[in-house]
Amino acid sequence: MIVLASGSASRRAMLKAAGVAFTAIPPALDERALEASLEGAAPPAVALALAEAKAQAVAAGQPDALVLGSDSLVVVEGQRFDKPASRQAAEAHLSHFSGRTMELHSAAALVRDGAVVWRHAAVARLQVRPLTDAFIDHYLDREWPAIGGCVGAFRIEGPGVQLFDSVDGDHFTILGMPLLPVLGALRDQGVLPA
Ligand SMILES: Nc1nc2c(ncn2[C@H]2C[C@H](O)[C@@H](COP(=O)(O)OP(=O)(O)OP(=O)(O)O)O2)c(=O)[nH]1
Repeated sequence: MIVLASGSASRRAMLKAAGVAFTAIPPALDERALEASLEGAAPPAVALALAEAKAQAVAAGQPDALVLGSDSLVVVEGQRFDKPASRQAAEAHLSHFSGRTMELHSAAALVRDGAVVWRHAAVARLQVRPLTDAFIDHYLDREWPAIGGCVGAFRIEGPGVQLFDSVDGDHFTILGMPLLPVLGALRDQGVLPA
């Protein structure tokens, strides 16, 4: 049985749409504390460590399952941004992103019997166009609080796409999980038909 160690609606939706049968169990994990312990690590390493920690946290209670953890983080000119905690935070993030290149790192890891059996990190680069205060205000009138659960303060499958001049990278990586490599790993693990 596959367990998705996540409370993310986006990750659940991706797996469901892909026809993967799974159970979702949100991880009880202090992500901020783990991130703090990784201060100075490169973004892919941070995302991988969080993905593994989420999977391990849930796997402890699911001895016979294959557990999938995932994590996404945004970096703009070396500065990391978590999900916006308020509309004001989202406004500040978007003002900062304006005219800059955003890196969105998404990682995933599989844990079986307490051991990490697979891990993968991917990055997408999104060119944020110059954003006026008026645009940001109008955008948040529509997208807050929905984007409160989204790192980068946008939903690419929704009006968030209006933030960008160009996007370079896999759509699923941006949605929050490198789905294609995950599906390959599930086939290799024998839990999806090859
Ligand atoms: N619908 C949607 N969600 C996005 C997009 N970009 C990022 N996200 C979401 C996916 C994840 O739920 C969230 C990334 O935050 P985290 O990696 O901390 O995951 P989260 O705390 O949501 O769930 P989890 O830690 O897996 O229980 O941002 C997007 O373009 N569309």
